Amino acid sequence: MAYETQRLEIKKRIALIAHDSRKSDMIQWCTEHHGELCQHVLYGTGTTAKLIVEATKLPVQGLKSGPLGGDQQIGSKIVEGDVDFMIFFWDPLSLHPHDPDVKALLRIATLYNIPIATNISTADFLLNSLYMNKVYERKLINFDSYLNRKI
Ligand SMILES: O=C(CO)COP(=O)(O)O
Repeated sequence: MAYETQRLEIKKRIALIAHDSRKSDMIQWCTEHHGELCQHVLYGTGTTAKLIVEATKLPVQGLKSGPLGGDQQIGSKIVEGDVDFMIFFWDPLSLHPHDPDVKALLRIATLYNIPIATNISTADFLLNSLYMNKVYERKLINFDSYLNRKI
């Protein structure tokens, strides 16, 4: 596979998403890391964003609610190169009507080499990474070489 790179600036663009049973974890995590998070650009699915804004006053730009297409909107932002990190506290104990969207988001984030935290400890490690406050060259699949592959 051929690769190219995408330059991530110091100010990162972070997507914040949590299923209902994980929203309290997300709010607590955002509260604890308010000082770091406020230095970055924040997006979130509708309900997650609304609850974070209410609880922390962090400027989270809310998209549609997950089951109404919010996961797909985050996926679209990833494809457009507008998301650098994803914190997605998904619920491993419940079924969701939009499970195909959840899978699609996790798939597209993996494909685009997006660092993904699905639990508090990984989110802590990401936020404390040396790369967080530096410019970072992220490897990306070279899509021209993909389009020109032999079929
Ligand atoms: O369902 C979600 C992620 O799959 C989250 O959506 P909300 O933030 O709107 O609850």
